[in-house]
Amino acid sequence: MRDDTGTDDARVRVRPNPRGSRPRTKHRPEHADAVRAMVLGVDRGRYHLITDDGTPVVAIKARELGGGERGAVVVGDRVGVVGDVSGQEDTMARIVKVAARTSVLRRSSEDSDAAGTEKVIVANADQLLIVTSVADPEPRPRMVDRCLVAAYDAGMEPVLCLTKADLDDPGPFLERYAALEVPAVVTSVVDGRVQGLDAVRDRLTGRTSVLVGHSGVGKSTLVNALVPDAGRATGEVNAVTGRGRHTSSSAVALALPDGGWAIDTPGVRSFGLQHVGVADLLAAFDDLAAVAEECPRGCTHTEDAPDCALDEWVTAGGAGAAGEARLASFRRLLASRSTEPS
Ligand SMILES: Nc1nc2c(ncn2[C@@H]2O[C@H](COP(=O)(O)OP(=O)(O)OP(=O)(O)O)[C@@H](O)[C@H]2O)c(=O)[nH]1
Ligand SMILES: [Zn+2]
Repeated sequence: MRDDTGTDDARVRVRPNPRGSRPRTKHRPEHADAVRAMVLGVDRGRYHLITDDGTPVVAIKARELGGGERGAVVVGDRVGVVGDVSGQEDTMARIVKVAARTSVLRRSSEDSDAAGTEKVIVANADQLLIVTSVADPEPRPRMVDRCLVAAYDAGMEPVLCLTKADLDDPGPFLERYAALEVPAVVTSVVDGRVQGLDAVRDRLTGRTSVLVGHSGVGKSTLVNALVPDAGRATGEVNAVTGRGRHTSSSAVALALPDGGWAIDTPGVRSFGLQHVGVADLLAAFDDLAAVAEECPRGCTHTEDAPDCALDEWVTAGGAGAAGEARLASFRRLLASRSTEPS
């Protein structure tokens, strides 16, 4: 169609439309027909989804979503897909929308990536299950502290899962987290069967939980006990990726039998915490945050911070008998942001 110049005079010329002056929506489908789905796994540009009616679909990301971290679509994301959403073999749908996230779990980049960059690994999870063995390998308190900070920063509730309680008493390690009131579940393996599973299931059912843990702590054992066909589910992703499960660092969401999701994170060894500010962590502790309003401007709330209101509050007994331990634990978490993960 020719542009209407409003005149028949052939000498009047229409200048080309300057770039971007057109209303883009006019030329872009509204995607009102997009099907809602959740991202279960991501592998080399292929997104493994499950639609709200339960159909597994493979999709690519529409270019309009943009690239880089800003346009990233991650496990747990709620998305809108168009195109072939039949789920048939060799079909490919297209992700055109990503819903606002309720939580964002980040980690430090891999060694091969640019140092210091943060990546979102999981969206919309509400719980972080920090799996640690009581022994073999020994628990790593600093790593656990860093996981706690990552959870609080992400807006997720942390839960400690102490495995291998058949090897040693989990009590002393759990004592370290008592003042923070971190919920804990304890498991063991006796005669080849995982004990303590019911408490873990109670914690996870109906929620979306990310499981993190160092190699050898028994995370796979736990996942396999919780999700009987987990091996098959992760195997399917493997069949697509051709990569071994243990060398892959991508997260995979597994449906729990009684509802909810367990998101396994093979290869996630550390969380980058450089982006976590004092206020971010403080926000997770209502009582401390309220008291800290009285702190001098710019207070770091560390032990050596002059006139930190948190000290006064504890000394005055405002936090009760456990107040001192709670403040000390909070400060330990604050400090863990800047120590090397180990
Ligand atoms: N004694 C004891 N051994 C356990 C328990 N849970 C797991 N194990 C053993 O610990 C070893 C490591 O378990 P995995 O489940 O493979 O550990 P993982 O955390 O998945 O480690 P990677 O597979 O390396 O990521 C295996 O030999 C398990 O049989 C437990 O509760 N008690
Ligand atoms: Zn302070």
